[in-house]
Amino acid sequence: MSEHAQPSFAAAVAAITALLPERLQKPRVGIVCGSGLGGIVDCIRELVLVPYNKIPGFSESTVPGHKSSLAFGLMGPGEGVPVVAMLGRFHPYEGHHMRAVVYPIRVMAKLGITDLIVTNAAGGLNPKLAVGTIVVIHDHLALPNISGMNPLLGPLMSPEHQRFIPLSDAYSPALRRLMFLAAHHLKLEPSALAEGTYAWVSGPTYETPAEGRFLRLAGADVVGMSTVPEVLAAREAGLNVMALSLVTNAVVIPDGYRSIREEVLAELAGKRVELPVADVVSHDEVLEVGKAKGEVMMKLVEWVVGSIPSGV
Ligand SMILES: O=P(O)(O)O[C@@H]1C[C@H](O)[C@@H](CO)O1
Ligand code: HPA
Repeated sequence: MSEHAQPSFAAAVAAITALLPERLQKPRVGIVCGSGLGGIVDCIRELVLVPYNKIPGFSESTVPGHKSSLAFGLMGPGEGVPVVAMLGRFHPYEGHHMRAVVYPIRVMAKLGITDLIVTNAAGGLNPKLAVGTIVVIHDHLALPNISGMNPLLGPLMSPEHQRFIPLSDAYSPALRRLMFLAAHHLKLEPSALAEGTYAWVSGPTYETPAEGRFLRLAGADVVGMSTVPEVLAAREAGLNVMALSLVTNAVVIPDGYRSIREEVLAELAGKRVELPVADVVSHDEVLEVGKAKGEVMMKLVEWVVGSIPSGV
């Protein structure tokens, strides 16, 4: 999608609904699956996959761990709630224009979803968050937004859309509450589910130790390369939003940084020193943790979807 192209939402909606049985055509809840977290399809009944290349205006995800399909079906107990899950998202670092990044959210809103659950893999900045912890995001810190790369820059979507969007309660307290009830219901250890602030960075480089410390000092608990654009587009469309991070690696090491100076001086003095060494993160590690711990996230999402009263 080019910078100024305004895709036709009607064409996208028509292409999608033509591929779905009637009972799946009006999903109530949208889900965005983060890196390695596409296993959510296992919780969807009567599954129908709609590949992105069949939907006008959709791009293709180029990141390992992101498939390029929308998954439609039913989730939760009883008759089930009609859902649509994005198996693969678009990140600006792949070269997608910001409009392409948020386009699927706007299409899901046009399909009629009222609630959006966004998931991601993220690096831990808060040393209390062990790898594998799931963090319910209650706020975000978006340096790109503050410095002129806000995903909502540009002409208003339509005269009905709000120009100035408050973000003080962007992450629905009602949905966050449901998530902690889900953890209780599923008998998770209290430490398995935390809450915190997500820092959005553009990537694709991971943070330097100094950047990690900076974001931590600024108040962030986790850091990642997605989610915020989707949340903004969802709030613009009036959706209730919840976002979850799976901590896949530690960014900030608690004891500071490895000092070569101290090491050399100690060595010359005939002493042995064991200084902390920063974790060298890789996308493979991110996917591995997603695979190992993603199932808990899926179960939580499934419980919440089944428990959202219409119009929370
Ligand atoms: O799509 P998400 O935010 O889950 O993916 C994270 C951020 C980068 O895309 C990638 C880095 O490993 O994982
Ligand atoms: N930094 C940014 N994004 C990430 C990380 C990280 O350490 N881990 C997973 N996504």
